[in-house]
Amino acid sequence: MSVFLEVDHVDKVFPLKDGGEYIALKNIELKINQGEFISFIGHSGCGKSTLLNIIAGLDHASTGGVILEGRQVTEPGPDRMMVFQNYSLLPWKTVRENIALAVNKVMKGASKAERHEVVEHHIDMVGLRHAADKKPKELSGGMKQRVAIARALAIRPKLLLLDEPFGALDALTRGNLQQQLMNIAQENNLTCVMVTHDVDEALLLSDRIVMLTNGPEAHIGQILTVPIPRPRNRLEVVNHPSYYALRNEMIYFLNQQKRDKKRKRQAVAAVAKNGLEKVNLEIGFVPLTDCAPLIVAKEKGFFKKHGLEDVTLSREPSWKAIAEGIRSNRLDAAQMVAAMPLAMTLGNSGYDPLPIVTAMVTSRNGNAITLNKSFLDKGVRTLADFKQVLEATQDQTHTLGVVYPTSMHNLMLRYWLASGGIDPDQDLNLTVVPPPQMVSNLVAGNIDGFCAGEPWNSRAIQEGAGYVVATDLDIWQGHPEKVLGVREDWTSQHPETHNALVKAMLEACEYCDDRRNREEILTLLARPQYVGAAADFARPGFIDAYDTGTGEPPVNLLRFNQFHVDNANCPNGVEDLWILTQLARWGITVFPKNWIEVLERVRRVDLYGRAARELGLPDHEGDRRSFQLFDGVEFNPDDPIGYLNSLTIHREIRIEEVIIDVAEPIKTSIAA
Ligand SMILES: Nc1ncnc2c1ncn2[C@@H]1O[C@H](COP(=O)(O)OP(=O)(O)OP(=O)(O)O)[C@@H](O)[C@H]1O
Repeated sequence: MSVFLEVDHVDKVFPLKDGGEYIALKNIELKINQGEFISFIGHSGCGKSTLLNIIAGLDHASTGGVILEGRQVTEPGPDRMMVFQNYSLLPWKTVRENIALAVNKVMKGASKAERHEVVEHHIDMVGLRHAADKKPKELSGGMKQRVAIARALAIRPKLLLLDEPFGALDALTRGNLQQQLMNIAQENNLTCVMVTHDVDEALLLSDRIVMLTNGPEAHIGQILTVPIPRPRNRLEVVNHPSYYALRNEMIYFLNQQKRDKKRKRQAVAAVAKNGLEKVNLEIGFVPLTDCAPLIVAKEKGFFKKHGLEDVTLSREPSWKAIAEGIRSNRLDAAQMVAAMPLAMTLGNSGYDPLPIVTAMVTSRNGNAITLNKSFLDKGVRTLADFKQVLEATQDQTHTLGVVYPTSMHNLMLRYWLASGGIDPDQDLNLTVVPPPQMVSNLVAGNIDGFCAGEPWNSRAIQEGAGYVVATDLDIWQGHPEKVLGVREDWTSQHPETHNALVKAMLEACEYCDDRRNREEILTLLARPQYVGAAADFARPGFIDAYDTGTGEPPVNLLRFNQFHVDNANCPNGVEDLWILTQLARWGITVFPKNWIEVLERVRRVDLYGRAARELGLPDHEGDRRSFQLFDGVEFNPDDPIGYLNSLTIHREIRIEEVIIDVAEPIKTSIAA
């Protein structure tokens, strides 16, 4: 599918009367395909209408822009029609005249008869033949909105923009009109972008729902793909298996934004107590089975035991949101994908280096590569089979989802593919999809497979959409998966708090690896504020034997979710050095010439050692051993550059010294 409309890194800044400025939108990036129905949802004042107006050409972006079919939008045009909540009909003209006015203006070259035909066709299209000669004051709200839609459609726009079009209507009229709009959009392959406050309306009408965070600096928090097949019927969509999961996801997002707004209004000052610099912490996590140690630390009282009296766990929609939360100091600490602290410290995705510290690994393994069931029908059971199918279908584009560029899922999937002679950028498309969105994207056919943590692989299997072609135990047994990450300047300002946090997490990890606790932990994960209903899919590998969905008997994978045993929590320099080579291999970061300094700075075994000793746990061990992944290729930590040079499939590798300054001091209060 070709990109029809592109919102390219849009910022919108409004000047204020007092000489200041209000940054309403920040870095909005969105690509829309022809015929797609997109909804914007978010709290009042977050910037939905501003964004729609920029797309319409009624307002301008301060930075970035909008491109429609390859041409930049600079002003309003007949190719984009807007439908507003208040209908904006001329009160002294009839239904027919209101529609004719727009048609006459735009279709100047057409004959009178042609224009008449267009007007009459659209009166019929919205079922208003009986009211064609009535004026707006003689019409109901629903009828007026139908005139507005007919007027917009009559000039054959390429893009229909709708700003809360049904907001003023009663429920019954709204329902009928939604169904009508949906049918018209589908029959005419019309591209629509709609602003709405109504979650059910968004789910009924949309292919994708774009959820905006609160302003200032509102940005896209999450994009939900709605895999409900078309044509849709508004009375039947609720029966689709994903309906309530998606609805819950939207409501959760909106509630989270509401809490965030409240928090921003109150100044959040550090509360020092219990010999700690700060006991009120906001810690970010992404809903996955391996967020268990954080949930356990909170719910089983490990945070409180170590003096952290007021810990809020913030469920984040994506790893991008985690990185932003840490970068902006919104979060004190976070569960991070293992390569994130290194990549943020080196600077990636256009950001300057920001030193991040990790004192402990919170989980190892727990990922799998899931492919669409159709690959199983083609006999794909191994990497070699997958390569064969790719070679036989070179005329098709195959896309696999990864959860974040600096996640182990991306690095391991790339390693696995490249070991089999598949170039992950040239022979395939890799695309970033947040973990909770993987299964709906697989079902919708947007991706052919993905590499992610649980419960998302097992959910794809249990929904009959996919099967596991390899788990990460098949690729690198015992690899670091999630780590505890904080800003380096935060650790310097809160050394005792950080130590308490690491101790609480170490005890929680130990609790998670006592298999007698697993049923209880699953119940905790299933709470809506954590993983939610999706946790019901988490049993395989966590408690039960792992079912790959291939028809083979389930296998016992005792180390699939490893939280503590075998010295799992201690950061390991050789593993992190391998991660640095892979980040450089795929062009995600440079390879730092000063890699020893970078590793010492990020991977703080000294902080791990202090916490472990205080708990009576074994201290860290030396970690200079070389190791191998599944392909038997040796990684020698004494020669990372030689290793990089030996790799056949790679992008351009840059080897540079990276100067890492100390970060700006943290502001401990947030202005109202
Ligand atoms: N001309 C302006 N000058 C200053 N601020 C503005 C201007 N226009 C909009 N804003 C601010 O930009 C933000 C976004 O406004 P916008 O109307 O796009 O929000 P919205 O999400 O559509 O809200 P609602 O759902 O209530 O319609 C708001 O905080 C608003 O106060």
